[in-house]
Amino acid sequence: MTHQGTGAVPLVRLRDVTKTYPAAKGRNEVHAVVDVDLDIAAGDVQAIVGYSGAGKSTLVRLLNGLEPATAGSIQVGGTELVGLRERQLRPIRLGIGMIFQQFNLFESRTVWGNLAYPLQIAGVAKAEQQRRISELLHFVGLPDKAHTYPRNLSGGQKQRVGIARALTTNPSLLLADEATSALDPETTHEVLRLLKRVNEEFGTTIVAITHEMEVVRELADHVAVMESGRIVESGPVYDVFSAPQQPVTRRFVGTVVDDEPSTDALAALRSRHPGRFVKVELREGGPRQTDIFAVLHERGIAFELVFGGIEEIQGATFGNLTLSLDGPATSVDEAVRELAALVPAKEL
Ligand SMILES: Nc1ncnc2c1ncn2[C@@H]1O[C@H](COP(=O)(O)OP(=O)(O)OP(=O)(O)O)[C@@H](O)[C@H]1O
Repeated sequence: MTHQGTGAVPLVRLRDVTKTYPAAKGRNEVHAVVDVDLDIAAGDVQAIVGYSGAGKSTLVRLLNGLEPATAGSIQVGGTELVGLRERQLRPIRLGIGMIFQQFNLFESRTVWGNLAYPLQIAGVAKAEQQRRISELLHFVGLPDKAHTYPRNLSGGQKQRVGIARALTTNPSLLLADEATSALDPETTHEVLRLLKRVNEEFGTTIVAITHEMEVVRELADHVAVMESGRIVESGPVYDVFSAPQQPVTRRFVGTVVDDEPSTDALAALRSRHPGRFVKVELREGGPRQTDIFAVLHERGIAFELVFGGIEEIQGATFGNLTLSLDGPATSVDEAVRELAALVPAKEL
């Protein structure tokens, strides 16, 4: 199964990628990444979600050549990484930026020193270093922090420095490994906005590893869900959020989008609402709320929204609405049938 991004030539192309760690004493070998196929188009933001141990970080280390794959093909910008020696990987890594959950800044260097480091390694002339660092500090909104040490910065400011440092060498690919997981929601939002600007203004392709669906919703174009080393589901964020297929995907999506009330929630709702409960699904381009309400109105059925609502993702809307319907039994029966002919609908 190939997980296709948008656009013709993918910047990242993974085929049958497998990483197996050899057995430690008294233990089995670990299948950290298993048969992964994934295409990521240039300019795309690809999220990779999964619970702890799913293989996300291993996949990132394979992508920047920090670890060799056991089998398969990993192409970045048309270059095959599998089989390359360390010396051959080095110039490729210059085109790949990386940001981390714990920021990984040099504590003994100022902000300026942190940004200068990759430029020094790359042998960039002093004047060009200064121009680039100043430009990036302005871009991330920290021009006045050049001479500050990391210990005197907030978490959000540290990650801004991390992002600026990752951008110094103009990477075409930015890998973000749980980049906002150590931040509070407000700061997370600011850092995600900054990453979105990086993507939009520089055209940088971003691969964001996360276990937070809020990050996927705010930042990503495409999402791949990993479980036990495999990609079990992937696609455009709207498609995956509006119609999750796998149980693990439904659990992740359920953390940010209401689908239908749980058994307990349903019991509580029934104790407060005497009507019959119907769940209807609305999708972009399909019948709208007004069409649903018109059916109920025509049959003289009183209704109330008791669970769920309308979501907007990537500029498109969808909704999972649970309605309580009050009216004569035959009218409600007919209305439910008519609704089910219009949209996915079921009585709960
Ligand atoms: N260097 C290693 N040696 C042996 N096993 C490893 C190594 N690195 C990772 N693993 C194992 O590979 C599997 C995948 O780990 P990985 O860190 O990629 O998952 P993850 O989805 O990133 O989870 P987390 O968010 O907790 O880091 C786990 O079972 C882990 O214990």
